[in-house]
Amino acid sequence: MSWESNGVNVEVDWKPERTLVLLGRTGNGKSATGNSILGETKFLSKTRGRFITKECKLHTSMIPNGQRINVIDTPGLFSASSTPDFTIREIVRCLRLAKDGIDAVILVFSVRNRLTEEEQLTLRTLKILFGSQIVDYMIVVFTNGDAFDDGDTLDDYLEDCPEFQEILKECDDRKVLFDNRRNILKSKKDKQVQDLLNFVEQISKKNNGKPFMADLSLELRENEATLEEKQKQIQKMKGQSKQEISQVKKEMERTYNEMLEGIKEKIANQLKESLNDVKEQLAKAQLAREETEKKMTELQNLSSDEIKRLRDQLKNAERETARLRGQQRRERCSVL
Ligand SMILES: Nc1nc2c(ncn2[C@@H]2O[C@H](COP(=O)(O)OP(=O)(O)OP(=O)(O)O)[C@@H](O)[C@H]2O)c(=O)[nH]1
Repeated sequence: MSWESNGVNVEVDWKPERTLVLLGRTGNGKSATGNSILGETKFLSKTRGRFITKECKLHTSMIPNGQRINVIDTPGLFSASSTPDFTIREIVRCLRLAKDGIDAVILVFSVRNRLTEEEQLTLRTLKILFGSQIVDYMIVVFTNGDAFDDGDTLDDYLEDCPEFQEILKECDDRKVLFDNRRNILKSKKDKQVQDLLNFVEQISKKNNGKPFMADLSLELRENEATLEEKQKQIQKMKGQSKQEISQVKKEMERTYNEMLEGIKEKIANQLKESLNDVKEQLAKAQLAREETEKKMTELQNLSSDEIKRLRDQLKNAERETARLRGQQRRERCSVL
């Protein structure tokens, strides 16, 4: 953006408002990452049970370049301990908070925690729930960057953790390491946030400036717009009795609740589908593990049989050598 001021052309690197959603397992550092992005402590971020994030929340900050950043923090949505009702409620809440769409979905992992099988399948779940296009908007954040020994890099860490390969490949290798401690150098704080925001801009360019909008979001948005319109009409209603107005309000609420139930049902069905898919994948992984273990045992048995065979061969050879030596000795004696 540029404008004239006192005859001077002023250029400002203006960037539009962005909405980011943080997803990940409880304790991976979503709230802390949200605070790092916003540059201030807005989300509660503590290890203790009662501070665990229980519902989706949105906070906004104006970052130094004047850009408005909205961050939506979510509770651990796809863990085995979350009930479907809880997950559905929170997905609806999140979609309502991100009413103009999502500019980036940030998958948060911690370098201190091992990637669980469930986490490995998060992408599949998200694709089933929101469509495969969601991967075009994903960035992976690894928290607890301070856990690395001096000189170790994120690439060194990832070389030892091949289980992240698939996720990173799908996200076009968009990854950033975060150190969310408050007392770190400002230059380090700024750089990690800037690296993340650069990816957000890259994503926007790649998607022609269009934020991610799940079909469910569109449905929700359309219905909320109708609701707002109806509310305005009710406010303008004149000449009708209180009873009539209350009747119209009730009717409107009923229609809206029906719509919400419809959306929840759709999410429930997709969630069921993704749960079945996750179960199937986990069962396949278990089967593959069992087969590998069986093969390893077979190999071990095979090699111990092989060792026994070689030992027997060796013993036979030793016996044969002793027999030949004896024979030679006897022959020498008979010659003498
Ligand atoms: N040393 C260090 N600690 C971190 C970092 N990021 C997060 N933590 C700590 O990890 C703990 C969990 O972080 P949260 O931000 O609450 O994690 P969360 O994913 O939001 O967890 P829920 O709220 O339960 O969903 C907190 O004690 C944070 O202070 C980091 O980069 N370095």
